[in-house]
Amino acid sequence: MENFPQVAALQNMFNLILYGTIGFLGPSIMMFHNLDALQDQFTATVDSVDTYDFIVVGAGSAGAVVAHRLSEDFNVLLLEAGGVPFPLTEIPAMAFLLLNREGMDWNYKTVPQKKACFAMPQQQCVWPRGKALGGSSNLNFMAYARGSVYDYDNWANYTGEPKWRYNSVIKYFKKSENYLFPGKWDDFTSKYHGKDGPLDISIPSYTGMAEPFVKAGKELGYPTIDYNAPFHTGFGTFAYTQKRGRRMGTYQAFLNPIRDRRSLTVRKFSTVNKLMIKDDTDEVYGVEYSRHGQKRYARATKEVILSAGSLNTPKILMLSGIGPKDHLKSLGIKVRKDLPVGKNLQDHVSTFLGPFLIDKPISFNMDRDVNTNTIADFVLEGKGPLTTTGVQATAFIPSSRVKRLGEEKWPDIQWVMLGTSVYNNYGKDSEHSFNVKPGLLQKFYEFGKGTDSFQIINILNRPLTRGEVRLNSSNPADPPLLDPKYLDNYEDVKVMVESQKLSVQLVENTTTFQSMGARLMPHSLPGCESFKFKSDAYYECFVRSMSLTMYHPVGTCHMGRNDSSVAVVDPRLKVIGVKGVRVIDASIMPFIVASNTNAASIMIGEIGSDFIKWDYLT
Ligand SMILES: Cc1cc2nc3c(=O)[nH]c(=O)nc-3n(C[C@H](O)[C@H](O)[C@H](O)COP(=O)(O)OP(=O)(O)OC[C@H]3O[C@@H](n4cnc5c(N)ncnc54)[C@H](O)[C@@H]3O)c2cc1C
Repeated sequence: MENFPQVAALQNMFNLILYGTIGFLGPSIMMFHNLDALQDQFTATVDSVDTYDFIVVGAGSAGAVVAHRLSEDFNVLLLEAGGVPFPLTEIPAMAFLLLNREGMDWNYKTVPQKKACFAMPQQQCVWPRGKALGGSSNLNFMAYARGSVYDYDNWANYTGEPKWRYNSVIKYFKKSENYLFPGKWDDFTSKYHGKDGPLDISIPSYTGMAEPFVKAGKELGYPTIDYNAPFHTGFGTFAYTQKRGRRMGTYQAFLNPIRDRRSLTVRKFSTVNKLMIKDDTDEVYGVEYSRHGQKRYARATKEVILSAGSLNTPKILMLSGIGPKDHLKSLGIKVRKDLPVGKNLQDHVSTFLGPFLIDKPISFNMDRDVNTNTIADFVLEGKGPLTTTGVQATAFIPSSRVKRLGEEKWPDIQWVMLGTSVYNNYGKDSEHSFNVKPGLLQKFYEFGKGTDSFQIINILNRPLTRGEVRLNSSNPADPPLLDPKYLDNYEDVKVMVESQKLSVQLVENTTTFQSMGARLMPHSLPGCESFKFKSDAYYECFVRSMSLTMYHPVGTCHMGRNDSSVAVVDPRLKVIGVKGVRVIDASIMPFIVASNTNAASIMIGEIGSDFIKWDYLT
């Protein structure tokens, strides 16, 4: 259609308003947060007898599920440090711009990394974590992926608990899901996908660069897969936690629909400091928490469930005297139980490799594709490019390391097609979202402006490196010390170098991508100019500089056998040697799943709730 001058003027004005809003994103989030907190402060009531069957700490991906399921049968108090999620989190295309913002994020940074994060000030990588009802499911990129069959069978072998086998956990994945499957709902589909759960899963109406990505994979001999059914290797379009184009986090799926349930009390802006533990029996009987500057206490007649996520659950345990004894003693904390809390930290380190420039206007470009038409599509129909967070398809590829080990059916490399172009402000926005040294990415991405492009996120899915979470001090207000020790194990570096080389081959050696003139932008990342472009040394420099978290820290309260001396919780998620407390969140994973971690965290919420119901109802 011809673009009439009035329409062009209207669009320019509209873009001005849009960028104005984005420019004021930080203050808008804070304003929303402060109003929510103020309203909460004035309407907050505390029951005279503040006693419940269960107290759940943290309303994130797992905690929201636990509160939902337990309040079907018990009286439950849910304590969440944050408030209601900021409304713009519901627009998928905003996800990247909402990273690293106060008022909805814990705004954590790692400690300086010795072998990674070179592009970040003081070599500290930023670690966003959601702080609101729904937790990190408000900030995530909405990709719904369960992982490999071998992930769960491995957990079962490690813990000796058959309930963690894939064939058992599948029931719990399905329990949450309302899978809006695009194709025919046949026997295969119903074997692996649920349709009666509260969480809508669907493929967005706009999939951008997914199709050529999956097609190029086929050219290299990889199958096209439904990666949420059992698979070995392959390429597939991403399914999202999404309802009619909008984000569906665990707040929207598990909490908002039951806000009138009388057996569930939800307290926002309530930050748990520590557990209350009986002196004589070491039994947990409640929590101490802070709400609007006041210290409060709540009691649980049955159990306290910690669902504060992989960084704050270990923090609460350690502040309560449950953790490595020497560390606790060094901070003057009375030791209740010596356990390896905070150890075994694992994360998926990644690189956003690219931009790959293309000669066709087919990838999502903020400057071009956010306009009155696409906003109307989104608002009125839940369709169009605003329904994408940018991550559009994925691939699971074995490295030569796992092939050598005979584990090629349990891939250790994941690729994600990030089908977004370098728009005008992309360098600056990326520096903010990833906490990169000022100017570095603005200089790098300058070369990619004006051309359509995409990136391939390279993810180290089965890292060998292990890090740890420690306390900074005995003051609950202090953030924890987060040390992933990224790329400490050189095997991890080798896999990442191989992954990046393979992903460039996928683009430059397949006719699908060749037909659109796709090529890696021929400019080196600032800081890596001394290495030959596209050499192994260059890719090593790239990953050690732009070592980006895939936002998947797990494992800090990992489960093991009942008699384990290295685990924190037993296979039914009870803290070993302490009565009255369980951990139900991503921190219990003994080994990180070889995929994104949100689906697994929700499933942990489901199975953990069932463990509790078996104990108290049967
Ligand atoms: C930016 C980002 C992008 C991601 N993208 C994806 C993706 O596309 N796909 C995917 O599968 N996974 C993704 N993830 C990861 C996924 O969202 C997490 O693995 C998952 O949400 C973890 O769930 P959780 O319940 O363990 O913790 P969380 O969801 O983080 O929940 C913890 C909750 O506890 C609260 N809390 C913490 N401390 C306290 C305290 N002391 N007192 C009271 N409350 C407390 C927090 O505020 C939070 O609400 C992403 C994560 C982020 C941050």
